[in-house]
Amino acid sequence: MGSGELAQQRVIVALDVPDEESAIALVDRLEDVTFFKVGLELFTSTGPKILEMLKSRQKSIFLDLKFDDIPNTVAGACRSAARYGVDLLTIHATCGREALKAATEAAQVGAAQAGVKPPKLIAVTLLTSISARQLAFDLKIPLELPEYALEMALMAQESGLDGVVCSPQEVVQLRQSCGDDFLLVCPGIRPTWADKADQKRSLTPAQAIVAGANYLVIGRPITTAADPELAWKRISEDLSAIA
Ligand SMILES: O=C(O)c1cc(=O)[nH]c(=O)n1[C@@H]1O[C@H](COP(=O)(O)O)[C@@H](O)[C@H]1O
Repeated sequence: MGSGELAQQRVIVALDVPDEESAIALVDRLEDVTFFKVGLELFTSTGPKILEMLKSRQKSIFLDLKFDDIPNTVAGACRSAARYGVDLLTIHATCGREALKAATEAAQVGAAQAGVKPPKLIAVTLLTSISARQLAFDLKIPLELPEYALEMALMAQESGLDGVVCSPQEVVQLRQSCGDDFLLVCPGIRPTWADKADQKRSLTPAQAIVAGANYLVIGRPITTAADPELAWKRISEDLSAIA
């Protein structure tokens, strides 16, 4: 595989910026990046026009709005979001089984109504900013963290979702339990030279790919770097070394 190919196929750059102008500036600088994530900050600021900007540049889109509500409401949100024709869409597993099933069906309906390809619907198992200690002491979950993440992933799979968002540290276990066709999308990715900031359960890009992640979501190590193109290049080279 040529230099940079693995990164182009498997790395999603998180556009966590405050406005359209900053997003366009980054997308245009990072011309080798093929897949971008639009999350709560940018979508709340710009609305759907940011998706049109990315489509006009032939980019793949992960719309990360992390829906978390009652079944009727998440179903409506997924129906609406699926009409945008995005590639990936998120919901929190903690919505519960009934909401996850309703969301899955609604995403299909929304996409069919709009005549677009349905998004892959993926559930957040446990945010990568939560440590084992916080899970126990703040969230009062009486399970070991890997077990909790696995339970969330299995519920998502049984509810018909295409995959989950999980920490790279849980990928080996989830891959083993959920099989090869279940998408494992991993944020919390940190090259050795990058600041961990609020991420608690991280691995390097190469470690996450070797563990079996389908996609890596990387934001600040690239987007807040003094030279984002150089940061992307370093990550691409690290990944080429394992290809
Ligand atoms: O759903 C997500 O994408 C997500 C889930 C999760 O558990 N942890 C997590 O960091 N994310 C997102 O992944 C991105 C990580 O960004 P950086 O920490 O800057 O690399 C952010 O946009 C988060 O919103």
